[in-house]
Amino acid sequence: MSDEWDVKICCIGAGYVGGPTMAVIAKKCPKVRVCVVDISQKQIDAWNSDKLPIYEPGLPEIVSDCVNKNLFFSTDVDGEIDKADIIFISVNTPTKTKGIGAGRAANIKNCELCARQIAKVANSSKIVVEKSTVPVRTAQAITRVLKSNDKGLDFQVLSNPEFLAEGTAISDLMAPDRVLIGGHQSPEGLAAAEKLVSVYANWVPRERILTTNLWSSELSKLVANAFLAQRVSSINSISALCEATGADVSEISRAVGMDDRIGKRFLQSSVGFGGSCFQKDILNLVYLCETFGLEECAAYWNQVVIMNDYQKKRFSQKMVAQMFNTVTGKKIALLGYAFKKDTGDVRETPSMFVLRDLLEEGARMHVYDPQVSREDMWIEMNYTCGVNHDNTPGLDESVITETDVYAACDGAHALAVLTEWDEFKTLDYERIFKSMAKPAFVFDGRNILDYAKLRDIGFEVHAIGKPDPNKFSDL
Ligand SMILES: NC(=O)C1=CN([C@@H]2O[C@H](COP(=O)(O)OP(=O)(O)OC[C@H]3O[C@@H](n4cnc5c(N)ncnc54)[C@H](O)[C@@H]3O)[C@@H](O)[C@H]2O)C=CC1
Ligand SMILES: O=C(O)[C@H]1O[C@H](OP(=O)(O)OP(=O)(O)OC[C@H]2O[C@@H](n3ccc(=O)[nH]c3=O)[C@H](O)[C@@H]2O)[C@H](O)[C@@H](O)[C@@H]1O
Repeated sequence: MSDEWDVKICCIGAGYVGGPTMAVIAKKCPKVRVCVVDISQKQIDAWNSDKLPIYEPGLPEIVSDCVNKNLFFSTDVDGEIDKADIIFISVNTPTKTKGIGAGRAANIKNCELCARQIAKVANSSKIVVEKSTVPVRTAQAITRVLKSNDKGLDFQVLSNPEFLAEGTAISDLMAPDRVLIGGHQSPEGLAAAEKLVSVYANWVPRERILTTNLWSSELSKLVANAFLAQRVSSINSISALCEATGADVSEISRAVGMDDRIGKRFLQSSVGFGGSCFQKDILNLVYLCETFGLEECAAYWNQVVIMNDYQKKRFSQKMVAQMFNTVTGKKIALLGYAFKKDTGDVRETPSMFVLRDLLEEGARMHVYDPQVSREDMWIEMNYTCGVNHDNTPGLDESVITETDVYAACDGAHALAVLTEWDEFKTLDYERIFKSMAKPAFVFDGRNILDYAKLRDIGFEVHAIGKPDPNKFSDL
């Protein structure tokens, strides 16, 4: 049976990266057998059901096309490791919460555990691919763990970081800007890299498949995320200056971005960036710089995170200030809880920080998001903010999660748009205005609404980096 396959792939980690990445490999390479394994039975059961564990446009169609043909999801980690020619490690690498480097260094314990498991259960030589985002030189540790097997097996370690963005994962994977593969520059290392190249070459043009040394590949991933996040923090710093001067941040993004050297993408000012990776990866970079005694470099990149924290805080403080310096007892509707549209992921979502701040001010919060469950909201709030609704009296009742956006806004003093879901652009704002307490405030943390129309209806509107007509009469 196994002879019918050109290559057998095992991916350890069935999360936001492992699932979609392997689904697309399976779809594009019918002669490759792909099995995604995980220690979480719940996660694997969900992949094998009609309700996938993650929301990602286009993903269900691909999974249902391939599952149980050349795509499999299993908890048989050992058995699938042993069967595979190529093993991807796609496990989570969160920021350390304790010990040396706590709050900055990435924890690669899951990657090391995978390497130990591979060394223990493999009975033939394998190519082991780091798909997880890791500190530069992690492949050295992985190689040492693998090579310490006493079975005389050869393991070639490659770095193949993933650049997909959530919400657009499928189109990113189908047509990537580039695929990056780093390997040892030995004949065996180059041959292993070529084997992985030949998998991607089933659908990615050769000129977009970049091969480098291992350390360049590992570090490029951190640098790519740091550069992207830096652009968001840069434009967000300018949004504060816009609000003080009457300039409009969208006009600035357009004017600046039309310079080809700068480029127009990632200049959308917002309540701040979220997601599981930007902050984690920059802090990882900061920690690496510090480790090598490069204090100035560390401080430079750390400022991107400081600016992001400032932007989130600035938003909630502005809400309170505009609402007569108190929100105590007031109902406030938060529209959107995911860290961006088209995902249900809430890790490090800016919405959570605004929710936390307004709860501290005594507001009654009503949260609406089309893809986020109440359970996920509390899990992330507990993990990241240390706020636990189970042991904080009154907290559970202070946050209502709504399934109807109009109910969320009914009787509210303010609504705040915190995720740029398309449906928020076309709500019946006349109806919402009528149902709200007056004056009715709108705070747009994503700059997606039609302010002229909202002001005509009667709303008081505040947005990021947008001039306030009550403050500037010369607009
Ligand atoms: N989420 C994203 O959009 C992107 C994430 N990345 C990187 O990819 C890596 C994975 O991220 P996500 O997929 O978001 O994480 P995730 O948390 O969604 O999934 C990781 C999975 O690995 C499993 N796992 C952990 N240790 C394991 C072990 N020893 N054996 C078997 N399974 C194990 C967990 O149960 C979990 O299901 C991280 O390093 C992240 O930085 C890179 C690009 C994009
Ligand atoms: O390593 C990762 O995890 C991934 O991180 C990001 O992808 P992702 O976090 O899924 O989403 P982005 O589209 O980058 O958005 C990140 C955050 O920045 C915010 N953002 C983005 C762009 C922008 O102009 N303004 C802005 O505020 C988004 O709303 C979101 O909160 C990168 O874009 C991916 O290339 C990378 O693979």
